[in-house]
Amino acid sequence: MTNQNVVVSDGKSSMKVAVAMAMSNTSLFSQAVPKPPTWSAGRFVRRKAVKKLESQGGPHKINAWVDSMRASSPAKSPPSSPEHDSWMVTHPSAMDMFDEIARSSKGKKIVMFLDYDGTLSPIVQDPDRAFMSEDMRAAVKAVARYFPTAIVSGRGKDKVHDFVKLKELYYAGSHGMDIEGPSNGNDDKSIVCQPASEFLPIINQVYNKLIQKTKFIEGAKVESNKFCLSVHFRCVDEKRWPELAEQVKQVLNDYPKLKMNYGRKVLEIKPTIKWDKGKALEFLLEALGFANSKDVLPIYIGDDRTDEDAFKVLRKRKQGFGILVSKLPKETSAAYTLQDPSEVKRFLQRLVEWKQVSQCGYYRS
Ligand SMILES: O=P(O)(O)OC[C@H]1O[C@H](O[C@H]2O[C@H](CO)[C@@H](O)[C@H](O)[C@H]2O)[C@H](O)[C@@H](O)[C@@H]1O
Repeated sequence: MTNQNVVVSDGKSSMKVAVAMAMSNTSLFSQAVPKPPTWSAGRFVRRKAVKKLESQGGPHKINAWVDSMRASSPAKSPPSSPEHDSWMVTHPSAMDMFDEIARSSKGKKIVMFLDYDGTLSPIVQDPDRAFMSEDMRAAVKAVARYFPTAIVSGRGKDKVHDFVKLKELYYAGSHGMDIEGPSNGNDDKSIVCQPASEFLPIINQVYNKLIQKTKFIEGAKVESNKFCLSVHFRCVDEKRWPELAEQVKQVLNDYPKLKMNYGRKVLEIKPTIKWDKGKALEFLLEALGFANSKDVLPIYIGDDRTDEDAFKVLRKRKQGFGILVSKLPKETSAAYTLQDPSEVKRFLQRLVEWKQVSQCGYYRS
């Protein structure tokens, strides 16, 4: 077991929270970065991958990977179907349920948690161009004026901060493994939590290896999210998904301390620590003084499988609401749904209008 220090401070005082994590002390740092292959080496790597698949009973496993890659990126289907209609009965629109949400917040402090990609910004082909609109930024800014607000993202914290550009928020990057509170203006961050810092060297090694291994697969993109990595296949021809899966699998075989999940046309590689967006939500509630409080109503809005960990925490706490952003029926622990980022924006705007009216009797534009 390894003890990891998480520093929590409120700007005046600071305390150290020891987070015991189930990590063994075996060496994680013994991998050498391979030499960059040449073009012909790339063809060799590809042939070798296919050969390995053919000779070692690999296709079975790789087919399972590719099936999961497909399943995690379902094709668009028309929103109106019997399946969709019955799903909307069990997971109604958060807009339709707005009055219920407002009523539930009576005497409680709303704390807002927002995922980034697919929630505040639309899904686009190039992850570096997933910008949020100015209207959305204004809506988030307005929400943060009334309620503590956190962005909880798979992205690196600094990158998501660069996209959102609001200094008054809490940011939980790397799927919650890198948390920072709003700056008090003196370059002194009020909350810091980095439970996976020990993994940084191997994450960097694996990043370099994946860059080399995937550089001959057109459209593949490896993104460093500091404490985790993303291998994007949105722009890779589906015929080459097995090859990409094989390359990633080969690299990960040497790193049992890392795990992989399927996101939206992305393979997400993370340390095997017991930390996720749900833990980040709990950490932030605790840091805000709501650990065992009944006077808090957390609202978490997200579109991804990783957001399910946070929805589950809310269900378990019997507190607040998880809101899934999806047009398609999905298995989810969220209570309510919103269709897409533009509906998320309208929900946030409505929350601000409701708060203004309930506070001063009129809406301030
Ligand atoms: O937790 P999130 O903020 O939702 O981050 C999850 C991943 O989001 C990004 O990838 C996704 O959005 C891209 C831009 O729209 C899109 O091109 C990609 O296909 C999606 O998977 C981000 O780039 C990843 O690193 C995050 O893991």
